[in-house]
Amino acid sequence: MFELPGDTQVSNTHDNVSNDKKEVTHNIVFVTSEASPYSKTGGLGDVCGSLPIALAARGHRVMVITPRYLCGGPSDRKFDSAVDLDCRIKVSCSGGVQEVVFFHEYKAGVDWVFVDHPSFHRPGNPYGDAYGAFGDNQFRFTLLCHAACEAPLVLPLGGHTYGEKCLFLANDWHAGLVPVLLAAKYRPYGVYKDARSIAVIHNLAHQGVEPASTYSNFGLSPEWYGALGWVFPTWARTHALDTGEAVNILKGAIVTADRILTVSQGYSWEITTPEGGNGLDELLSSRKTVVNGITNGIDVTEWNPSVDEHIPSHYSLDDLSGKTECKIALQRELGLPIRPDCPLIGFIGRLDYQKGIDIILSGTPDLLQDDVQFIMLGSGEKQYEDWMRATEATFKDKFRGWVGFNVPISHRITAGCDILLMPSRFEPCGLNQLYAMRYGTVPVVHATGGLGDTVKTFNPFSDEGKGEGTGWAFKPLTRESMLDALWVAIETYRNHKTSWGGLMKRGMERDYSWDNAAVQYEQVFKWAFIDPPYVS
Ligand SMILES: Nc1ncnc2c1ncn2[C@@H]1O[C@H](COP(=O)(O)OP(=O)(O)O[C@H]2O[C@H](CO)[C@@H](O)[C@H](O)[C@H]2O)[C@@H](O)[C@H]1O
Repeated sequence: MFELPGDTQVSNTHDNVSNDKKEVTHNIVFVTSEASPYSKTGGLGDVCGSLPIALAARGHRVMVITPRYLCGGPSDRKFDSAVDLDCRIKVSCSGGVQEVVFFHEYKAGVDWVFVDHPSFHRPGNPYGDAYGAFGDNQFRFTLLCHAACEAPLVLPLGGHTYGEKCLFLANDWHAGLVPVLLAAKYRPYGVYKDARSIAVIHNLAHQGVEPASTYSNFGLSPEWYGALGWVFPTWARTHALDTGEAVNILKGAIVTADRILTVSQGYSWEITTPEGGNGLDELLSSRKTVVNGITNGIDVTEWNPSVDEHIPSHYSLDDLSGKTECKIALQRELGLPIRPDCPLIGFIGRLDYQKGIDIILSGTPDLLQDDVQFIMLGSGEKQYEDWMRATEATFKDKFRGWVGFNVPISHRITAGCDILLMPSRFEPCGLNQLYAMRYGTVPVVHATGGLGDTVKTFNPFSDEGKGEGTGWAFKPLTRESMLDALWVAIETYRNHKTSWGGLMKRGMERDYSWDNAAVQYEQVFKWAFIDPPYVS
């Protein structure tokens, strides 16, 4: 049995599925390139690993369909308990016929279905390796989408297929072909007439764009080119003869899905503006009556400081002494001077433009003039990884840069630090600030997207002098305003202990569970089925 927030329990066998709720329930199919714990490179994996469980606990029948990645390393073991369903299907795409196989595990009330194909078996992460992104990602995720559309029709999970009246949640561009396939490949033949699809945007910066000549790889008839066809503006073209013609999978999802969801309200507005729309703002604005934002929850079982298996001491709001022990253990583990009084700042995330690493890079020398310690965990662009190594060599007593992807260390940093820094340039939702607040670690963030929605700046005077807010959300995104916010936070940590205690307490008390979000998702599902299919 798996325990969920509250007293809900979900079973690992289909037999025990009880559905005593009176509300309408749906057959939901999540299509995703990652789902934790099976695969995770970032927040998409977290969401697709926990939201399905929360929805299943509310009585829905939920399938998650994702690739069976085998990279020849220890992570392959995560798929050990998934069994071969002995169901092979043929997919016509990329000028040939491909055979894919389905594996399945029923766990925590959810059908986890893994699409198996040789292109998912290679060293590296789901998208690339040390040499960069895989050149055949369009092909690999086209296969995923075709397989995902077949799965509800052909897989007798627990004895019954999901059938045609299901609701597809197509997450990010990797799953973006699903709504297009429903409209183009199935509905003309009377299949999936009652199904609906929702395009869930976790990150608009990645759209699955390839040259227009690759359209034939999708296995779609020529008249659907318009759904995916995309023309870059003149300034974005590479040379004078470049016509800018491309195919854009996320665009295909936006113009064919029944509804569009993003992972916070702030971001759902930002994507309709030229600044935040990554070229798709006009299209998204044209569909704004069906665009909604729902703030992500978190897995409150995995991220719980009173039971976390990755941290050396447990703690809670009632007894915070374990947090200091986590700080000391982290300083010891990373070879920093052991100083529980010294403000310890952390950063966790991909080292790329989105996460504002360039701003951190320009502000760090000034920040480290102060009596603080700073720990960064991340991997990504080589120039930033090199910078982290060089900064560690220069500031031996103050800075540690852990280059790599390491979940246990991310938990220990979240628990051991006093402050978590997130100067993201844009952030659809952001999960690390939520984990931080739950662990009594005060976030200092750029006020954008979900960061602006979830972190309220500390105001010491409100609530009759008790103060309000859970951190600092600064803007604009400049080195100066980031440093100013950090300095106020550091000063508060050092000299205003009561205020700091209040900040920690308010953060730790908040409800981060998926329950709230799941109720809002259900509302959107309801709307999706009220309207007829957008493309019938
Ligand atoms: N080096 C490392 N080692 C260990 N763990 C690491 C790590 N680097 C990152 N992580 C983990 O990966 C996850 C990152 O999640 P985020 O939501 O912050 O960003 P991401 O940009 O991946 O997600 C996108 O999708 C999510 C989900 O919707 C949105 O919240 C977000 O805004 C959007 O950009 C966290 O669980 C974090 O701890």
